[in-house]
Amino acid sequence: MGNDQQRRQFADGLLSGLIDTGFVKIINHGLEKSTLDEVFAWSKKFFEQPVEKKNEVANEPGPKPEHFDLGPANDAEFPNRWPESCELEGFRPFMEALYEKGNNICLALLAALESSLGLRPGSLEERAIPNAADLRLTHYPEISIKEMRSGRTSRIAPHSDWGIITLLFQDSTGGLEVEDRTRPGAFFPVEPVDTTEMIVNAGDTLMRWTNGRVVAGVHQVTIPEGLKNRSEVVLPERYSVAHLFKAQRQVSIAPLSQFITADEPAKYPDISALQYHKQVQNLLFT
Ligand SMILES: O=C(O)CCC(=O)C(=O)O
Ligand SMILES: [Fe+2]
Repeated sequence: MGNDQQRRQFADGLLSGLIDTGFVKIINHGLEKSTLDEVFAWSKKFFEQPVEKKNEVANEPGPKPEHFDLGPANDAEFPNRWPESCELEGFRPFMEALYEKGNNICLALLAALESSLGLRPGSLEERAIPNAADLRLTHYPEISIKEMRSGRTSRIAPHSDWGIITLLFQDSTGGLEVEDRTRPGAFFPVEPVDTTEMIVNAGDTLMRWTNGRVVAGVHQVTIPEGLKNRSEVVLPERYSVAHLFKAQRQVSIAPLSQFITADEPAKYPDISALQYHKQVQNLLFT
């Protein structure tokens, strides 16, 4: 990871990117192109299975996005579920290895954030491991532009992620957009220049820990830029891979003492990561 000066530059660039826009793109992240090609190939293979097979482990298919989520391998509370079909032999070891690689990248990014935020080394990491991430494969089935415009179905409505940071890889379809902080409510596209590009975004937990110094990046998935002026087109299917890196369930996501001052008292309550996840889930599903 370079010499001290390069590490400092990287850490400062990461923090200022997250503060300015909520997002950064990283190209030399350590995941090989072949690994990324392979995860997209596995995802396609997984979602192309017949509905009954997918239903064993994924949520309902339809025009809405379908997910496959992978948590920690040794999680007794929410154990991972694996497809049984022989065509997917090799899926599990590949995904488990990718999960570990995603965690390692996130830990390196947390170390950089500890340094640029002036926090004690390890102080973010110890709040995140073990039980810290969901590796999520998402398939957005093809959908007519009319259906998208009707508002009955969206790909993903504007939201911020709940965890600390998210690593995101997208295929070449397009449609990912990030809120423009200079014009609230307006979004700009994050064009898929190269599928090996890694997008890092700040989540709600990082925003709360830093008492709002880093603001979570609001994003959505909608009609790809090049198709926006068409009226009859069918949007092609889309795949993405997200590594949602979260705090341990019992850890508090209250602002850390370093970010609380007389001028800036704590803006967020002292609740655990799990309580927070339940709260947002209730808001979304009730
Ligand atoms: O599919 C994408 O590009 C974004 C997915 C996403 O935002 C999420 O799963 O939270
Ligand atoms: Fe997201």
